[in-house]
Amino acid sequence: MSTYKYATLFLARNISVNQTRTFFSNLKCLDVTINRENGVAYVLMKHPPVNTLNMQLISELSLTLSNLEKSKCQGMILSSIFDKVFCSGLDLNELLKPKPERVKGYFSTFQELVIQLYGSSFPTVAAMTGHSPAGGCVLGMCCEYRVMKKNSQIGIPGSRMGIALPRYIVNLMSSTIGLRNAELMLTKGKILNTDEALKVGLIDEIANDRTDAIRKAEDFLKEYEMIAPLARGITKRIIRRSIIEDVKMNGAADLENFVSVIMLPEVQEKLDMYMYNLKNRKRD
Ligand SMILES: CCCCC/C=C\C/C=C\C/C=C/C(=O)SCCNC(=O)CCNC(=O)[C@H](O)C(C)(C)COP(=O)(O)OP(=O)(O)OC[C@H]1O[C@@H](n2cnc3c(N)ncnc32)[C@H](O)[C@@H]1OP(=O)(O)O
Repeated sequence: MSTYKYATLFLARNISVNQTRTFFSNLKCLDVTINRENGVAYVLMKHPPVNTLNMQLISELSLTLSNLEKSKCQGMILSSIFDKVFCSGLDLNELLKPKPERVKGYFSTFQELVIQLYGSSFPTVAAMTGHSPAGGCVLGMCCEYRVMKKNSQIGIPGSRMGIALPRYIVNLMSSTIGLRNAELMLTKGKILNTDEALKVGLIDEIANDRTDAIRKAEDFLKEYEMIAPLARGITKRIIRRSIIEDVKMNGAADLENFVSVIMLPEVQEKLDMYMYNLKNRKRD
């Protein structure tokens, strides 16, 4: 990120650049900085144009989470440097006309990232600076708290594409918004606007802009400053154990099933059409 962008991000929140340190300098798709005073890590996705989760971004997120665990960070804000998009989800090019082994490897890496983020010991907040479709929504749901910029959209359109969702995604959605709402939302492949997402509990707060989103994320983390990290972490793991155990038990079979659905000619046809429409739609 340019010095100018750092300055606007941090000065807007009264944090000087000197109070932060760059955690990794060799990442291509992420900026990771830690506030020295409170130990909060800012993990900003910066994979242009819309933070599509290609292998590189997924791998860098995974590496960063491992390192943050080791560094005993006090909390993490996952966000994006882009004002319109938090994360556009998985790379559709990986789903189109894929080789089975390649797509299996890709989804398996994503599944591991999901479990790593969901099971992290430190508190996590998603400061969603804009749209968060599918994989973007999943990243958000893995965090403990979600702030989303107004006028954004969030949801998982799998059903509309003829794709049965992996179990862990259904479970994540159910644990976030409850079984009834998850059933209605996922079976219809519904995409929600910010107000609808707040109403159903898919997000916790609405922000005016990215600075406000980061500030609200920081406020959430501040509430943990007086809570013992070990007790907090253990409690979180207990609450999250059943989904993690379920992936350990059923993740491999789930993946096989998912890949065979993705390979179906009728699903490929829909994905092809979806990609065509995405590339040729009128931009707002
Ligand atoms: C549709 C399949 C859903 C399947 C869900 C099924 C199973 C669940 C299993 C796992 C969970 C996750 C799955 C996924 O994440 S699949 C990916 C789903 N993501 C999307 O459908 C998002 C599509 N993108 C958008 O809606 C828009 O791009 C945006 C994010 C709202 C941003 O709009 P904006 O106008 O700002 O940008 P552009 O649309 O012009 O995009 C710029 C550029 O990027 C390309 N692009 C966008 N998203 C993706 C993507 N996910 N994969 C690959 N490429 C993407 C877009 O085509 C443009 O390219 P161009 O060459 O035209 O510049």
